[in-house]
Amino acid sequence: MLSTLRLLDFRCFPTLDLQVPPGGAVLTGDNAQGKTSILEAICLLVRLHSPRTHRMATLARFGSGGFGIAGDPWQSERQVRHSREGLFLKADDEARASQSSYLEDGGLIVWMGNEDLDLVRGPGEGRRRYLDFIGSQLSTDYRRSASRYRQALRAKNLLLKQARPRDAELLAYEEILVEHGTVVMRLRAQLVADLSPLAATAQRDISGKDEPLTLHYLPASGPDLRESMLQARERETRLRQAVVGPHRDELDLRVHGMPASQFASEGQQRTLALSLKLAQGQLLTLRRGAPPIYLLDDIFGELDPSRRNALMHHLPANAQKWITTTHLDWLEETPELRELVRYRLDSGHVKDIPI
Ligand SMILES: Nc1ncnc2c1ncn2[C@@H]1O[C@H](COP(=O)(O)OP(=O)(O)OP(=O)(O)O)[C@@H](O)[C@H]1O
Repeated sequence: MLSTLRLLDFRCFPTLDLQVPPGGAVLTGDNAQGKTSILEAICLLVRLHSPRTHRMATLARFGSGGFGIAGDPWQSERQVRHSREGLFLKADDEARASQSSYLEDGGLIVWMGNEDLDLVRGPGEGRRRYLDFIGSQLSTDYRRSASRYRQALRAKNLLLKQARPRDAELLAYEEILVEHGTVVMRLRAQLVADLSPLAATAQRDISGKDEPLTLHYLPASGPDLRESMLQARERETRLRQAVVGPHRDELDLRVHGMPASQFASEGQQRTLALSLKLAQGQLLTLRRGAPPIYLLDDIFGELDPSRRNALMHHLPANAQKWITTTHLDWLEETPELRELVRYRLDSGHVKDIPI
């Protein structure tokens, strides 16, 4: 958890200095006042990841040359600075040379937002990102192999775009893809097996019905990735892109044995999206023995009271929660959150609201 957060030239904030109690805070205000940007800054500080962009440069306040975020997640003083010279990372007064070394002892995050519905309805890429975000928080091997796989895939796809890709070069990249893709496949299979019962329990509790949810990992290759690549060589050359491997894996979601994207009702799909994120939080807590920080972006106002209460019941009481909302009326009906500190945001300025 975090007790202080400081921003410099981050999104709409020239500067910001927030003190937050262990329970967390509710951030309220009209649209476009900077609420989500604060959650985004926390996600970057803890995991070097923004759910909204892959390009760090877009996070710097317009007209500034870079941004800074500082805070103390889990009592470790951390700093993330980005400028034209690149990314500068520090933990406990020590510079960290790489993202990997910064993340090694980094904290844990669950991000929940309205866009989570895309996990159920959207393309497979969102479900792969969901698995990667959890896997990368739990395992250095996952993080390293997913990153090396991505780099080698980009290089192989560039080669395949050429008129006559050289076999030796293709084979060299495929060696890397096989080595790291096999690690990612093994860890994803384990991850899905661990998440499945947790998500099923959350689905049952939030819906209040017997709504059996199952998660299955569907790899986009046979068990032997090298063999699958060999078999796909002619097709890949024709299509000029890599078509087998973890970048095409699927996470199959079923309710009552039927594909959720096609057969589940909108309400069931919304519950399922919540269940996936709650399962993530539970798994992180189980594996690390301490709960993650929950960043809840504008979801409470949209939930009916029974789903809201079921969601609250599932969030660990001792976890820090950062909640954004445009209106506070629902808060009075949610006893667990009534005591949280409240801040009102107005064009990048923050005011305390008495409870
Ligand atoms: N790099 C940037 N520099 C300056 N301002 C930015 C930058 N990126 C985004 N903004 C602006 O920051 C403001 C706050 O955005 P943010 O998404 O945090 O608002 P919000 O309060 O969460 O809104 P909503 O309730 O609509 O989700 C917006 O006006 C946005 O246009």
